[in-house]
Amino acid sequence: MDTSELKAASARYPKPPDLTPAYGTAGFRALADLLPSTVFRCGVLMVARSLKGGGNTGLVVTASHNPEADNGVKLVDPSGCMLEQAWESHADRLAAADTDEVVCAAVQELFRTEDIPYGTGVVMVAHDTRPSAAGLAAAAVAGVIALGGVAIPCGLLTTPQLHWMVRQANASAKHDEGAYFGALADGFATLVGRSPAPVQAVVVDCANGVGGAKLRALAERLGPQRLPLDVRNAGGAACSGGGLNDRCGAEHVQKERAVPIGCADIGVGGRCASLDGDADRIVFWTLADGGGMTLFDGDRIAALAALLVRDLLAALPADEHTPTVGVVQTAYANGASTAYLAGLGLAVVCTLTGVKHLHAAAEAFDAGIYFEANGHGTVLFGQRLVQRLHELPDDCEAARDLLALESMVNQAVGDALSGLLLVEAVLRQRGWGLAEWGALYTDLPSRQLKVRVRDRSVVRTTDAETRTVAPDGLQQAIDAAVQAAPGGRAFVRPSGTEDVVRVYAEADTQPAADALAAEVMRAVHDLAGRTGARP
Ligand SMILES: CC(=O)N[C@H]1[C@@H](OP(=O)(O)O)O[C@H](CO)[C@@H](O)[C@@H]1O
Ligand SMILES: [Mg+2]
Repeated sequence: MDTSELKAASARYPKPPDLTPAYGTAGFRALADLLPSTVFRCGVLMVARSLKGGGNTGLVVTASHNPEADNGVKLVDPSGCMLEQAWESHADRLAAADTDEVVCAAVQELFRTEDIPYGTGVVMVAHDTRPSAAGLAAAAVAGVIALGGVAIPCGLLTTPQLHWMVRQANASAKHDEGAYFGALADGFATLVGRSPAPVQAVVVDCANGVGGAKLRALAERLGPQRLPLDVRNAGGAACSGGGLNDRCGAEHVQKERAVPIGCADIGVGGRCASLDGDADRIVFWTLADGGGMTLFDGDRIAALAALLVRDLLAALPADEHTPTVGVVQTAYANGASTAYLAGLGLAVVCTLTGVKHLHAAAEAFDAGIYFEANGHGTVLFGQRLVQRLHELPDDCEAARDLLALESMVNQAVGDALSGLLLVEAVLRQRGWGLAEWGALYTDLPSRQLKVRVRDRSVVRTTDAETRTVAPDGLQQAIDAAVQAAPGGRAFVRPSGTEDVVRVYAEADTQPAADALAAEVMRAVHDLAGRTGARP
């Protein structure tokens, strides 16, 4: 393999000497200024992945919910899903190479160990709205070209749009943006076909990110009669003064339980939703009587999806194979949601944090519903079920609705825009408002906190991240704190997207959940390498 071109191109994207990037929960993330070498090398990697997988791959420059000064890269496999986990170590090795020679050696080693055929790989490259995004996307394209690949510049897209486009392209299906909006809008139109028109617009806070412009385009496609949307924090000149993810967006609303900026005029009971910075997450919220916010998180979206799928499958004509339905969550799922879903008679599975884990677990079912509590998720339909639905007669309404759902709900990855339509379709079909949705179950009071430590990797976990095995004494301290809290549950894990250790606590009352989270946070601070004053 002649690597002279690669070496010369790599020299134009030198790695900062102290940087050792790590592929985290959803790809690489760091301060944008540090990232050109990482993104260039990801471009190289995705050519190799394209050659290995025999189809287009994808690369989107985004740091999702992180602050505007950060950036990152998410990588898309030929299936349209996230990069196969076995390749994360290849990504790490390439990103960490200290010299251009080591970059070339790592690429040669990759081709050898993975037995990759030579040829022209194709990588679809997109980016979000960060000021650093276009420059980093150019670095990715340079990486693709350096390995003799073809880069298809896709411009400004949400992360799920790019995943969808890669999946469609490799199925030789229409994969332009118009086809994407058409799939979502047409699926929604079918699902709400006979349901009465909405009485209330949905206010959508778009985190001042890429979701703003894309949601406006979707809203136009849907038409205000079908779904009136009031798009806020859409970024650009008309935004409310905040930057990307700054006091707005799904992460802010879910973690801080605080009303986003630009939404101060919302009255009690208004139906609101918030997207995150790359529009792969959505949570709903409303203002409660007497102040405070009521959050409708990913767990609640999963509950609506589960009801819809369960009822539609039950309405299909009997078949010798009864379709399996499962719901996949993480340890962050509220305990009350897990109990509710199990009570519906559905299989409920708990995986590690990160959509790559949930997606893989959901694929084990004919209909697999997965949502992280933060609102990242989708509903997957297995091939066998989809084929059967196509074979059923046209007048089978349940089959028609399930196929509409399969088209509307992104099959490649969690997607805030399809999540919005999913919730609205189920509420509309059932004639429900937020009150009925909220009444499905009562959340256990919970609290999430972050602790900064010197090196978050000293915290190691087991049992789907619900227990720690290091540092010494931490789990015992958590156990003691949990025992003292009525109805207590708590766990900690190092974040894979931010330089923090995350703390989660649940208890019978909000003060008890807050106290438990604070107690566990102090234990992390004391035992996992303190920085700063004791919290
Ligand atoms: C508690 C939490 O919300 N964690 C998020 C967050 O990962 P961390 O590894 O916890 O930073 O970002 C991921 C990517 O968006 C998302 O998949 C995950 O659920
Ligand atoms: Mg995101």
